[in-house]
Amino acid sequence: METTTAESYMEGLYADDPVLERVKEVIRTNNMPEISIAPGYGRLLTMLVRMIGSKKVLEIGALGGYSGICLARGLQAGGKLVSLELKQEFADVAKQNVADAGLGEFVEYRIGEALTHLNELLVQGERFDFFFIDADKVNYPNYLELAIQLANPGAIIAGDNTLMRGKVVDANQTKTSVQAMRSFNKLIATDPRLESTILPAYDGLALARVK
Ligand SMILES: C[S@@+](CC[C@H](N)C(=O)[O-])C[C@H]1O[C@@H](n2cnc3c(N)ncnc32)[C@H](O)[C@@H]1O
Repeated sequence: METTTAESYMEGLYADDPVLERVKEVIRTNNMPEISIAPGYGRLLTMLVRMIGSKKVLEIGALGGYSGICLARGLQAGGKLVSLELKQEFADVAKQNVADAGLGEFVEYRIGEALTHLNELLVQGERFDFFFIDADKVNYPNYLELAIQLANPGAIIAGDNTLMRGKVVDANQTKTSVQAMRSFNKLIATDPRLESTILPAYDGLALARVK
């Protein structure tokens, strides 16, 4: 028998989401990593994007499109999600899943190193209302700095996996990625350009508002 956790109890209160369940199934059948955002945080992304009236959203790390669907669901009419993904084959799956969810016209994928695209967007003068950081952990501090530079005033920056399954609180963990996440968390908490909080549920979610 599966143990009931606080998270599984909360999940049990919600009806299944057939669109997102299907995304997870497609990810499994394509042998992609099963590391989409937790359902509770997916719902939070949709709510936050909608609550601040986001028209332009930037995602770093698409995988199979699970969080992309959550973000696109909250967009204002005429809004757009730009999603950055390293792997063409993952972006292809995400694109199909987003299209199957009826959201294809609102989402654009850019393939390759996220840092390259972020710097290009900066040069192009693009600005965004909402950011979701969910890619390679070593670059989280770099992604945060570029997100702040690309942000409209009042923009929200969300970052997933801030606990790295407990590694960030374990002093014996010294890998570069863990150290980068500790730096990211510290920046979220102390950068004077931000007001913020970090939620310790699931794998940890940072939420910051650019002043
Ligand atoms: C945790 S998964 C994203 C999950 C997705 N946000 C969701 O919740 O549905 C991380 C993704 O980041 C991508 N990624 C890793 N390094 C990257 C980089 N340097 N630039 C762009 N994407 C990268 C991976 O290929 C992977 O698809």
